[in-house]
Amino acid sequence: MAGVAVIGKGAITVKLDIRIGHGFDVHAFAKGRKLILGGVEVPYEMGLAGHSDADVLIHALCDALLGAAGMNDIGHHFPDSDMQYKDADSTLLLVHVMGLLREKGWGVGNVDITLMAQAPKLASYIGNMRARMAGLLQLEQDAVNIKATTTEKLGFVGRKEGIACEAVALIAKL
Ligand SMILES: Nc1ccn([C@@H]2O[C@H](COP(=O)(O)O)[C@@H](O)[C@H]2O)c(=O)n1
Ligand SMILES: C[C@@]1(CO)OP(=O)(O)OP(=O)(O)OC[C@H]1O
Repeated sequence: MAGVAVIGKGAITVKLDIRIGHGFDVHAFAKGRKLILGGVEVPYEMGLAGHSDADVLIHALCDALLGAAGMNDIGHHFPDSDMQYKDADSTLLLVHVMGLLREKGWGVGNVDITLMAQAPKLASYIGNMRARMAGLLQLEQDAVNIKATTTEKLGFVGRKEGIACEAVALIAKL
């Protein structure tokens, strides 16, 4: 992608080989479902509703990666009308997204992810999520940051109706 750098009074065109992307996803809690976050099963009285396994962390991450590469979003690549993705393991969707980026010559620099959940307490599972995501992204664990926050009992997250997740990703041409 071409960009413009201003040096002194003139402007020169430079080639920008890094991009950022942002992803956001929400899934509602549902009884009788497993709670899967970042490819890790978290014990809780409810899971998340969705066409796939509803791994809200991976969905936000996929959207950040696709967004950085200018490649639409997760629903474009894996439509929720396609039975192929019914109860799909979202780690497989992430592997597919990584392949799409690689085909275009992109590698991932780092990702930073924030889970918004009033419950359950996630701190003790975040290390496993980081390890799982780092493995799939082929990154060191310090390049895969995952945080959790409540929303101080405010809004749908605060009422424990579901979990939201935001992710940002930096990608660079290999
Ligand atoms: N579902 C969650 C939410 C938060 N945490 C941890 O608690 C800390 C404080 O949360 P606040 O919402 O009060 O900022 C937060 O930094 C997380 O470490 C958690 O484990 N699980
Ligand atoms: C992941 C997909 C797969 O069909 O389904 P959902 O689990 O419903 O998740 P969503 O975040 O709504 O993204 C849409 C779909 O790509």
